[in-house]
Amino acid sequence: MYRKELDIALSAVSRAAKLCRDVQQTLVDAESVQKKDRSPVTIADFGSQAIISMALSAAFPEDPLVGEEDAVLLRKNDVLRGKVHNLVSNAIGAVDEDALIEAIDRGARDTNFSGRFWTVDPIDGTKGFLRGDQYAVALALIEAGRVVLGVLGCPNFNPEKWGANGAIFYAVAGGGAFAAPIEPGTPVGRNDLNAKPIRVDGTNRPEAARFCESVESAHSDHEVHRRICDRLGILASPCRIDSQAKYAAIASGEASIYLRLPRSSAYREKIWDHAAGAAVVTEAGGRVTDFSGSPLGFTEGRTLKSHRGILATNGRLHDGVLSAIQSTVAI
Ligand SMILES: Nc1ncnc2c1ncn2[C@@H]1O[C@H](COP(=O)(O)O)[C@@H](O)[C@H]1OP(=O)(O)O
Ligand SMILES: [Mg+2]
Ligand SMILES: [Mg+2]
Ligand SMILES: [Mg+2]
Repeated sequence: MYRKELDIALSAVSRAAKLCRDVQQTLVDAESVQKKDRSPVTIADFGSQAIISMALSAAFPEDPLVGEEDAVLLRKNDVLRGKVHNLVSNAIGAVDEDALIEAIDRGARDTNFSGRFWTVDPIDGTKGFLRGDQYAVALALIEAGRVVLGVLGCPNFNPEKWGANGAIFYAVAGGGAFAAPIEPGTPVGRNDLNAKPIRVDGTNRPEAARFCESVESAHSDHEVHRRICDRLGILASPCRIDSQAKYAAIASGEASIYLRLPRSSAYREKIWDHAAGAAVVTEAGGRVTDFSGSPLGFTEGRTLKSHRGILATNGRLHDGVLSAIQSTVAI
């Protein structure tokens, strides 16, 4: 099932991850521009979305794409547009500038969220990317509100077993979760011999659990997380990781609990920030719900409107963490 989809997704994410890595290595100071919501975006975010969008529209022309970025800033800024055009042309060969803009904007349209569509976060954790830390290229395929395929490219995710260039994590619903080291210059493939099944850890004692959260204290409420961890008796200090690399950490047994309570009750999580990661964790034997214990549903639009707080665990710890959450915060 989903063989062609997985092949295309893996090769597109590999190429996009390479582009991001090249930009991160040459980025001089914080070379970014601000979007309307005052969050940063770089040429690599645009380049990555363009590569993934073009690969998907060539292979699956009927499939809608819901992406984080749009081309509004690029249409207005000739210098920025020129840089992105150069970057993408160097990465995948000459592309027409209008086609490039159109490819990026394809992700900005609304669609029928109850049908089949892809969702992409071309750089998840842009702040981590700019700091030289973790980030992820995240792509997921959703059908009838359910994530059926998720791919997470994590170029800086370097626990020893994945080597120095990070890893791509992927899952197809019902087919288990896998990770393959990123070899520069070789896109990861479905039959990659280096791909290994991954599995969550088996801890059922919260006091032994490793807990992870965002680096950015503006993105989630570290203080409330600390109270939940205290209630659970978690001894280790939090492991702070940018982006959906946190889901990769849970799925591969590097951590056992990921908590994410937004600071503002008005904030709604974006679908591209969770779809791929949730699929990888679920297929690795873990569980992902909101703070009420409901599984994430992806039919509601560009955000997870009815979900507040995100909890990903190794599964065994899930109900205990939910009770601790519910005794600590009013959802
Ligand atoms: N105010 C906010 N609250 C929660 N998450 C946010 C906020 N602003 C941006 N994000 C998104 O949070 C995610 C990063 O979270 P983390 O802190 O866990 O790395 C990213 O998806 C980031 O978007 P982006 O994809 O633009 O980086
Ligand atoms: Mg994101
Ligand atoms: Mg992003
Ligand atoms: Mg962003």
